[in-house]
Parts: sequence; C-alpha cells; structure tokens
Amino acid sequence: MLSAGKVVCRSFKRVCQPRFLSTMKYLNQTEAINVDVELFNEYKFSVDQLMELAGLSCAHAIAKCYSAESHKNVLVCCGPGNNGGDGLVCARHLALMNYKPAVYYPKRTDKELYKNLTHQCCSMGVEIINECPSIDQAKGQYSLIVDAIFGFSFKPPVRDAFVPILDLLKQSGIPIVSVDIPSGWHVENGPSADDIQPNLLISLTAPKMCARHFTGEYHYLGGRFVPFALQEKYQLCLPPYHGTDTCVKLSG
Ligand SMILES: NC(=O)C1=CN([C@@H]2O[C@H](COP(=O)(O)OP(=O)(O)OC[C@H]3O[C@@H](n4cnc5c(N)ncnc54)[C@H](O)[C@@H]3O)[C@@H](O)[C@H]2O)[C@H](O)CC1
Ligand SMILES: [K+]
Repeated sequence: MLSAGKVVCRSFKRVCQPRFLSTMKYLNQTEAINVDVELFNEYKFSVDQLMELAGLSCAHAIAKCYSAESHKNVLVCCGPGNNGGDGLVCARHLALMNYKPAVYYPKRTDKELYKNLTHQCCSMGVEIINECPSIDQAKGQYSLIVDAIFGFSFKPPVRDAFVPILDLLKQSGIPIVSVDIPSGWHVENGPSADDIQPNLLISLTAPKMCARHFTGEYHYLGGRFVPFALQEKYQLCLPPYHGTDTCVKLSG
C-alpha cells in the first residue's frame, strides 16, 4: 500500500515522491532529441503545433512569476532554431497578456514558419529590434529578458554572432527567463563559471540534465503535449499538471 503523498505514475512500476523531484527523469541530449523525433515521426505532430504549445506555456510560466504590472517591458532574445521559435510564440502571447515585449532576433531562419511567426509579432505591434542593446539601454528599457537563444541542440562553444547578446544577459543584472536550456550551458554538464544564471527556467517536455545545476528562483515545466505512452516509454515520471494549466512549478 502507498503511504500518503506518494503517487504511482500511471502504469509505471515506479513510485514518485511528492513534487516528483526525486524520480523525475532528467534527459540527456540524445534522449531529448529522440523524444522530439518521436513526437514528429511517430505521433505526426507538426513543429508549429508543438512550438505554439511550448511558447504559450512559457508565457504562462512568466505570468505566474512576473506580473505585467511589475515587469511590463520584456526583451525576448530569439536564436536561429526551434528554441528561438518558442521565443517568438512566447512574445506574441506576452503581448496578448498585456506585457510590452520587444524581440531581438539576430539570425533569422529562412523558413515559412519563422517568417510567419515574425510577421505575427510585427502585425501585433511587437517591436523587432535589429541591434543588440547596450547594457545601459537594456537597463533603461527592460525589466525582464527572455532567453530563447539556444535549446537542447546547442553545442559549445558559442559562435561569435551570439557573444554580444549573451554578454548582455550575463552583465545587465536584469532577471532572465530561460526557455528549456539556459543558453550557453552544456545541455548535460550545465554551466561553466561565467555562464548566464537565469532566475526562471522553463523546462519543456521534461527537464534536461543541465537543469540539475539550476540555482535560480523558479523552475517550471511546460510543453504539456507529451502523450502518456511516450512518457512511459522514456520513464519521464512527469509531475501532474493542475487542471487546465499549461505549466507546472517544479521549485520556487
Ligand atoms: N519536443 C520538444 O521538446 C520541443 C521543443 N521545442 C524547442 O526546440 C528546441 C530545440 O530546437 P532545435 O532547433 O533542435 O535546436 P536549438 O533551438 O537548440 O538551436 C539550434 C540552432 O542553434 C545553432 N547552434 C547550435 N550550437 C551553436 C553554437 N555553439 N553557437 C551558435 N549557434 C549554435 C544551430 O546551428 C541551429 O541553428 C528545444 O530546446 C525547445 O525549446 C519545440 O519548439 C517544440 C517541441
Ligand atoms: K534558451
């Protein structure tokens, strides 16, 4: 018999502790890529579908930690891959939730999906800035920075084009929200000494191994789209989402 507060993860043979932190799986880079590939190839999700849910869950996690009243002006930094796409979606939803996001998207991906996401942001009045702001400019204009630069496909070291924006994140002192992976961190081994230190980490699908090194204020899980059979196959032992929530607090 189970003691109070313990829960069997659906049909797993494992018992998860309250808040699931002790048994929840932290994926290595290959596992993260494999789950992603299965979602697309076996379950036939399109990238647009998952990106929309991922980006929406990020906007919701941000709203739970930083209100639009206290953190209205948000700089959303978008990288060249799907992590950057999550950032574009997140920016659009933040705008709908009464934040005033601005997007910095230095290496734009030449694909229809990314062009459409950028177009949607522009059409909804989200400012797209072309120059990396200086530290003083950023401090004067933004109270929150969303880091959607690199996700689970990042391979160190950071290439030159992204050094200025990562330096800004390291040096401005503005609270950082990292989408899935704190950019620049090794996906499995975590940060080196001078890497960014986000205040909020939003892991998507399931946390990656680097999240064990996260010491910031809030850790959330988003991307509520993983079919139960896939959760079982990878023994993810995810925490239960509450009601209709798109994200769930892991710590903070
Ligand atoms: N199933 C899911 O969990 C979903 C996750 N989503 C998000 O997608 C990213 C992973 O996306 P992917 O396109 O595979 O990779 P990245 O965004 O991490 O970036 C690839 C991009 O970055 C370039 N790059 C890699 N290393 C470097 C480097 N050292 N310097 C500069 N540039 C680098 C590379 O060339 C590519 O252009 C995941 O984390 C989630 O955020 C989906 O949105 C939904 C499904
Ligand atoms: K990121």
